[in-house]
Amino acid sequence: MAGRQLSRIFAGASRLSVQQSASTMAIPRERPSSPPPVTEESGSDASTVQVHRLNEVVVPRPSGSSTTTEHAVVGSWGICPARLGSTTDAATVEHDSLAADVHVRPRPFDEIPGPKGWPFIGTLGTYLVGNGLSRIYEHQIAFTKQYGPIWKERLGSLEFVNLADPELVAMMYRHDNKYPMRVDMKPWKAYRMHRNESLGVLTHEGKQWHRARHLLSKKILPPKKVSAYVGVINEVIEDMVQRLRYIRDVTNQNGLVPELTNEMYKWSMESIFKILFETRIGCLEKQIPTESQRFIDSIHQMFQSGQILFVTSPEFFRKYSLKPWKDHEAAWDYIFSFARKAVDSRLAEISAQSEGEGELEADGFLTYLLSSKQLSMKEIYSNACELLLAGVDTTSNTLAWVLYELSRHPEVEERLHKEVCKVLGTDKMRAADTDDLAQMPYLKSIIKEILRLYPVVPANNRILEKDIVIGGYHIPKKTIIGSLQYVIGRDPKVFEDPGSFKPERWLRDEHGRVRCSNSSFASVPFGFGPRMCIGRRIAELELNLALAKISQTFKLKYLGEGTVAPSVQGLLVPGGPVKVGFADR
Ligand code: HEM
Repeated sequence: MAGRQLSRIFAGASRLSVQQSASTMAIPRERPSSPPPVTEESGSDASTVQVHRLNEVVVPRPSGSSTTTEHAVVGSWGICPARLGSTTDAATVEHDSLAADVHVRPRPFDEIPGPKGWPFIGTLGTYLVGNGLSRIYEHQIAFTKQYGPIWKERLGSLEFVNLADPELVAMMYRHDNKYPMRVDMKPWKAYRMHRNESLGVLTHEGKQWHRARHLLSKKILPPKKVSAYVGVINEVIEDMVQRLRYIRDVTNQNGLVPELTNEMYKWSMESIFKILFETRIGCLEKQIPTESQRFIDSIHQMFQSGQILFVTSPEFFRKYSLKPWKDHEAAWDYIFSFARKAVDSRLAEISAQSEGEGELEADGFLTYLLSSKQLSMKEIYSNACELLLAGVDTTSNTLAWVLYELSRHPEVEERLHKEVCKVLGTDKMRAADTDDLAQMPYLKSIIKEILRLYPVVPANNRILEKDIVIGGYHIPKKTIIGSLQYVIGRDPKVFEDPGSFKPERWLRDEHGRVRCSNSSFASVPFGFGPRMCIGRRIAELELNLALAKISQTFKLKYLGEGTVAPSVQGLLVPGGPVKVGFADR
């Protein structure tokens, strides 16, 4: 599966565990169910929370790890609340309820508890034993139970402070830099440097990141802009459904579609390619074109070879021309050449159209980038590649998990089907649009529930430019702070009956509130703030439309034996075959 290392991309190191949530963290007030909405202009979340009284923002210490101090001051560490923007209810409630005991000093960084790990490699050694990194969350469960909701570890050459409580995660995001930073993606950067290619929105930092982000997000983040892709997305979904039928019929085994996660991969690749490059690449055809297959293989190879390079030194492997580097470089070469070809051919079309040979379709993403003339061609190639890489495994694995859980929960499937039929009627060929989706709260709650149980990016991270106090501990600037999404999503103190698939927990009550958790940061699968997932709206639209179509078309049946455990392959993916039967409705 391509995407082996996406949690390094997004998450640095995915620290998965079921945490012991500090009871002192729980804020027994109602909050909005999700973080503040994305603003159309900036395309970023209003992640921005005003802290009312400097030096009065206090953070309770984790329970069980303290014998003395209960709170620590945030403002006194020089975080400037003024730049954090507008107030949200959630934030006001939180800070007001925590404001107390502002004179207590935070405990030093060294006192943050955590596993000692092995000499030189730290906890990497622990994770490499047995099931290895793929079951990292089991270790994380143990560590969080042992050390509480904030703990630190050394992973190879990197030191992480891990947060396993929604309110601590909120602290991290709310004190984000103006230009937020995640942990560095060394091999990707090394390739660009040696091939004299540009960085993109995933890899850039600072003002350059902001410039690219601003431009790209205008076209793929505001809901109105995103709804323009409905037609394209539905076209690809229709082909995906046809392909599932074809494979099912050829296989002729109780409706089984073998290698379902791989089929989902082909769907999301085709979909994102069409959205971004305005071109179809044939991933859903009966026979995939050789070039497209090679492109898919190169993405696999790039992630796979990148694994060792991420935790060591790409320069060392490059210097001695070792296999991981050679594979990595060759994979990137093909990815870039494939993307470059797609961009260049679209550019040629645009030139032809603007010279009167046709009408210019200015609506497409690539056309917008090319005609904006704000990025160099190299920047366009690299951004196109990065969006593509980030946009394939994420949606494909999420939809695979959706099919898995739906096939195991016929009552959920039926309720969904009723909702879809109510909105779309009985004409199975009628494709949903954004207005239809707005009337399908249950459908959306299924996606939310899947991302709570199986956050495809199981941990995110930030590197702050200023010292901060979180959980009562002083955390120096430049520390890598990890937020453990998976852990929080499975915590019984945060979600009732957290191991069960219950989409209805996300439905709003008559007051428009979601009551399944007392924190708006309990589930933030797309990250948060100005650097949150730029593809979030696209991903949600793809997933919602795909789910509506699948519900119209198929009745699912689970054909597997037992459950499928998650596996961390960079991203959180199904750890075994997802065996689902597809019967026509
Ligand atoms: C279920 C689907 C997806 C999930 C759960 C997801 C999750 C995430 C997360 C957690 C981050 C890090 C955000 C942060 O640091 O706060 C991220 C970043 C990013 N995602 Fe997604 N993602 C998904 C789909 C997509 C899609 C479809 C695209 C492309 C259209 C995409 C493109 C990106 C890019 C380019 C970034 C880096 C943004 C930046 O650094 O400014 N993602 N994603």
